[in-house]
Amino acid sequence: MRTVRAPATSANLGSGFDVFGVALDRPADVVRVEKADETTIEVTGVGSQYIPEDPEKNVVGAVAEALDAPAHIRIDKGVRPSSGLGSSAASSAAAALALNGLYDRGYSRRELVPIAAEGEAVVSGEAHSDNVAPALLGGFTVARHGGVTAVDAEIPLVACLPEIAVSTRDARRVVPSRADMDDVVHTVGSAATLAVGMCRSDPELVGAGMDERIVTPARAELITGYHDVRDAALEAGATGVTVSGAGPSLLAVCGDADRARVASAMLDAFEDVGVDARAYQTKVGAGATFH
Ligand SMILES: Nc1ncnc2c1ncn2[C@@H]1O[C@H](COP(=O)(O)OP(=O)(O)OP(=O)(O)O)[C@@H](O)[C@H]1O
Ligand SMILES: N[C@@H](CCO)C(=O)O
Repeated sequence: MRTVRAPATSANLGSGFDVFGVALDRPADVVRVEKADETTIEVTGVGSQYIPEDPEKNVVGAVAEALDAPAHIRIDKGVRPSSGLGSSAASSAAAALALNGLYDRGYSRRELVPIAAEGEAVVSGEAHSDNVAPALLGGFTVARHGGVTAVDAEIPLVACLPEIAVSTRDARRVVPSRADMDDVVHTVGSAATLAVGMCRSDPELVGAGMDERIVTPARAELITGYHDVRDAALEAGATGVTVSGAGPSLLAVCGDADRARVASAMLDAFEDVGVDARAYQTKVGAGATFH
């Protein structure tokens, strides 16, 4: 038997669509695996009523198949599905690491990234690895077709999750297929600023580097109160705010001293537009760990 905890993650960070990701210190999924003749899945925890236990439909079924590692898999969800906090990726990454250990497959964490991404293909139609990479490796990650680069960073964050569901599949449909060169140049500048900020653990640079004008405005329309909540967080001291993953969560970057104030400003702003929400006061954290 093997048990692995894998963290929530936030992808894109505004300017790094389908490339950048960070592991969050909390919340997390816990996945336990035992050898079996065929794969069966049991799901408990946050939002488990919305998650299929059929191995053809649950992300961990695809991971078990990719590793040729049939198992009884128990998932205790800490990351709500359709949250923009890498819920499916947390399960995929935890299952990949646990099954790799259970069956002695010998893959490194980096080699497990494309295997865990097979789970993402089940829910969004594409095996994008910007959530599974930080869930496995921790820190700030840059996921490209050629591989993943990861760096540790000390950055305080607030992830604010409203009681709205946005599926990754739907949020990918609103992404424009073309962009103006001016906006592309702006995005490159932001992405470079953000990456330097992560390397320096500098919340000012990271926040400034989240600004993006191509994907984020289209997705903001799917989130009731987005602009009010963003403005409130900035006023409370956040250095940058953007859509987390495919939404509906918002991710704010700030200094340590401002984190509690930013979290409560975001909750109040959601409440003002009639949306219940919860805020995780968190930071860039570690990747999946064995228990
Ligand atoms: N083990 C799992 N954990 C979570 N969701 C799962 C799992 N297996 C299948 N799903 C399905 O995946 C969908 C949620 O995945 P989705 O990618 O939309 O959300 P997310 O992982 O929170 O978002 P994001 O990738 O934007 O951070 C739901 O329809 C859910 O039923
Ligand atoms: N990069 C992905 C993350 C969500 O899984 C997206 O924004 O659609």
